[in-house]
Amino acid sequence: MTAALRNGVRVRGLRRVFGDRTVLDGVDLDIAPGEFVALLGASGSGKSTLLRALAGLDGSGSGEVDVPGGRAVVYQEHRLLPWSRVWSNVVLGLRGRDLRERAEAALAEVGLAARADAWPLTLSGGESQRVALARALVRTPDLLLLDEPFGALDALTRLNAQALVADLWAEHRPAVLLVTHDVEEALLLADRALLLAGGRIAREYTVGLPRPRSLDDPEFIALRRDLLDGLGVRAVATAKETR
Ligand SMILES: Nc1ncnc2c1ncn2[C@@H]1O[C@H](COP(=O)(O)OP(=O)(O)OP(=O)(O)O)[C@@H](O)[C@H]1O
Repeated sequence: MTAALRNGVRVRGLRRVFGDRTVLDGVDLDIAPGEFVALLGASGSGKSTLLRALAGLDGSGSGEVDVPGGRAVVYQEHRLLPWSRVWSNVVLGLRGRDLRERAEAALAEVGLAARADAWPLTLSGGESQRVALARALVRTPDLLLLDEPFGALDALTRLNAQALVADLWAEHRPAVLLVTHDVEEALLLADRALLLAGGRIAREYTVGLPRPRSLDDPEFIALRRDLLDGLGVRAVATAKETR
């Protein structure tokens, strides 16, 4: 097997049916090793269903799903255990030596080294999401699955979290699938943005802009308009209205 196949994603003809509803109807998707892909689509279009299939959390679909063994998921809710200290949450389920040191190193990467001994309930929403990111990072995933990880954060915290993810991705270069409703977020972070509609990847947008990206860049603005059109949002709408 080539390194590309080992560390990337290859999905062919993925179908997933719930009752009489076909949510995924032949999804083909490739993510190269180290590539950052954003997945957009209307509510209920099947984004989370696809992400769950890649995470290995739903084996009931049909079709081919080849994903790397090393995967980590970050959800919209942090899913930290309130009765375990922050560092312990980060390495939850891991075995081996130096767990505390590994947790601290991951927490340092998200700027929370000082909170290693804190209880999750004493953290803000943004801090909790950063701990969730540290919990993913400590597993050194080849594939990082992000299911609207910033969806519940206020606008400022969200911008900071996006910048943090951009930095962490540049440093570690996992393949990433980011599910988001936020067109600007997709265009700030991703190499490609995919539109899920009708149970398939209906459109694909290559984001060839240099990083770090600027919201004011005319090419960024043009791409944003294209994506909003693809999503069926009126061209006059601002990105904010799509959230
Ligand atoms: N376990 C399940 N049982 C039955 N129906 C399900 C199940 N999981 C998802 N669905 C249905 O599949 C469809 C797609 O859901 P999914 O959560 O993947 O959409 P989504 O694009 O992520 O939506 P949103 O943007 O609102 O989060 C929805 O109609 C949902 O009700």
